[in-house]
Amino acid sequence: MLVKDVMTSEVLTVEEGVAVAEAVQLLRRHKVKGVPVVDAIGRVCGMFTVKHLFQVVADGGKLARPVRELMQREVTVIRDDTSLEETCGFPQKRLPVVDAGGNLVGMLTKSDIIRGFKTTFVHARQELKAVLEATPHGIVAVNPQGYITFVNPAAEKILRLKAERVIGGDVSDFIPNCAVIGVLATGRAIRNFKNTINGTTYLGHAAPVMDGSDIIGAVASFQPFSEIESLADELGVVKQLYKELDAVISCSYDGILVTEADGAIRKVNAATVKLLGLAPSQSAGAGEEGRAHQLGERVAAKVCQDRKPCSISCRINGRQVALTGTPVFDENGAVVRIVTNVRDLSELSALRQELEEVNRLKEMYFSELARLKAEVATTSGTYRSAEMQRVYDLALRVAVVDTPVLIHGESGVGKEVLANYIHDGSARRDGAFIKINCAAIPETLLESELFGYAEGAFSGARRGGKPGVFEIAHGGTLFMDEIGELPGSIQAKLLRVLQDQEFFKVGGSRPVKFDARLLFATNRDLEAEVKAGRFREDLFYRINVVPLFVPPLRERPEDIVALTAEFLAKMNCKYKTDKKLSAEIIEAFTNYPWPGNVRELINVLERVVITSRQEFITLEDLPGNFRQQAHPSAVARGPVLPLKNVLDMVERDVIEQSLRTAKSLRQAAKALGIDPSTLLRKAEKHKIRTGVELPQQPPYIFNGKN
Ligand SMILES: Nc1ncnc2c1ncn2[C@@H]1O[C@H](COP(=O)(O)OP(=O)(O)OP(=O)(O)O)[C@@H](O)[C@H]1O
Repeated sequence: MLVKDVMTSEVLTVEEGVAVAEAVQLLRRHKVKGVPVVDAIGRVCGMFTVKHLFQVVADGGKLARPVRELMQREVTVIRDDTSLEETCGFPQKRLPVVDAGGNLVGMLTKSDIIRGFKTTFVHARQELKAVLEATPHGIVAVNPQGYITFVNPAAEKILRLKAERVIGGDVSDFIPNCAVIGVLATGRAIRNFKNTINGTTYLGHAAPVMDGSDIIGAVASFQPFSEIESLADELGVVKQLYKELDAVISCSYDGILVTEADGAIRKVNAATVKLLGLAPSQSAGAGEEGRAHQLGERVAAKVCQDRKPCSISCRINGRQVALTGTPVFDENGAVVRIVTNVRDLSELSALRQELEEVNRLKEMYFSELARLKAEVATTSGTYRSAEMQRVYDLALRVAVVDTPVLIHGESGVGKEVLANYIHDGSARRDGAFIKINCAAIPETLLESELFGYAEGAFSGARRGGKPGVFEIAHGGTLFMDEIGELPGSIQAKLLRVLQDQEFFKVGGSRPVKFDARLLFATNRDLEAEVKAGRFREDLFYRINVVPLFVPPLRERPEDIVALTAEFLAKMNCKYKTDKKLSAEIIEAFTNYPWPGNVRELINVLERVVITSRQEFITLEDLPGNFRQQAHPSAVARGPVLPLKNVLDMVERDVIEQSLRTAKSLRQAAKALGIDPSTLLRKAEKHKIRTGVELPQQPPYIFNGKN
């Protein structure tokens, strides 16, 4: 409260030139004991009080004298904007009050001050009452003896008693172990104590009420502990979230800029600082001048106007940058924050270019790889079937890893060809490829064939000894064919060699290190051999690191055709002939089960090329049993089937046969005694190709060149 709020604004004054008599009249008329004296321009220049009247009387009652001669010249004035508290220091009973310009605006008397303080006190009391009633905390006040002098409504609830019932009572009767007793004893506040009242735990604070150095009471406040706990929990969660958010923002590769609605910066991450080339000072604090601030303002203005995410793009430090601001609304729908994502488009486009380049290189490598694969495939083996493609793909992949490979497959399928292919595709391609057929060597010689022998190992041994295939294959590949035939004693030795990577020559005493890639092949079911106890299980697992299976020729008819073409060409070249195969032969070849696989196919071809008299090799040129097996009826080929299926198969065979032999579709239909349209329908049902693609006479001729 200020002086101007309590002063008396109507001021009586006398001018310094008026007669004392007139001034006395004024005092009498208004029943006041003194008035300020003002000069010609209205400024306070003195005080005239009844005290000065006594002086006039003592001087002989010269009432005509001007006030100026008698008045008290030292006058204390007070500014109207002085606080009421400050007036307490003035000893005067009344003070003229002036404004900032020094003009007299009122008088302040002791009773004005008392009135002012009374009003202040009443207001403060009312406010305190309202606060105490509104607070959810229980408040209890005690006098120095510990008797309760006040409880607020929240404390009434905690105590479950009305104020009238507790006021005047000993606080310890209502609140056991209440800290206020300690506060009264020491005069020191106690914070964060726990009190259990009516079965509920409260967190309390107690403070003394002091009058100078005297303790005139104490006040305690109580708050349910569970509330504090849940608040602490919530605070913990919020802190954790904040930490996480902070980490996300800091780690973001994109720049992130958080601003107020007016663009003032709240937060920027390191990526933004780097991207915008800001000095660290520009990155911190709200209201910063600088680039980030300007950008923040630009984005903020647009986002606030559109009230939805907006993007702007600009060039900064020679980089093209896109800024996308997203508004954050408060519960009233006002934009309170804008989160702006700052993305370096130049880097993106550089990355895109790099990616395109990598893709281009990838394409180039792929096509080069395909070309090399095709090259290796043609040098290492002929195949067209998807099955063999898979086998060769896998072989190419394992070729580069120096791991043992076990190739399974029937005799003559091309296991050795595949082993060669692996060797050619490996880093050891410049080393030797050594093959040993474990079945072809007598058991007594096998050990020395594999590991060699030392000089004088046995009678008749060569001078200087003899190296075994393990030594000869050093730096290259050792292909152990028919591994399933390896005798048990040698199996044990081989296992040791594989484990130790070294071997002893027969009769030798020094171990010899070996460094060869090992490939194994078998036409036996090695797992069954292990089960039957004929092959060591531990050795099986050692050699079966990567198993490859070469399917039998009868399961890949595409390869039969391709191999036939290739070997016919080779035979023609070898025997200087120009033999051709009829379509029937191809048909017969694809139907034949080829128990001897590719090896048998080569033999049969060579035989017919040599033995056939005509240029066109026909079915008649094939051995009788071959013809028999190669062209069985569809029904005879399989197990007993439902009649409908058998009829279907017969129908299919007959239609195929008629289409193959007839010159035209019409002729075929005539031969079958059905309409051409019926024939077409049936051919379609059996997925038999007809029409222009049908072979004309002479049917498919193979001479290895087409
Ligand atoms: N895909 C192929 N392309 C060309 N010739 C092949 C192919 N597969 C096998 N051959 C030929 O077939 C014959 C038998 O092949 P290979 O010796 O590799 O078979 P294998 O499975 O090792 O037989 P075995 O188990 O009897 O040793 C060889 O003359 C080989 O050149």
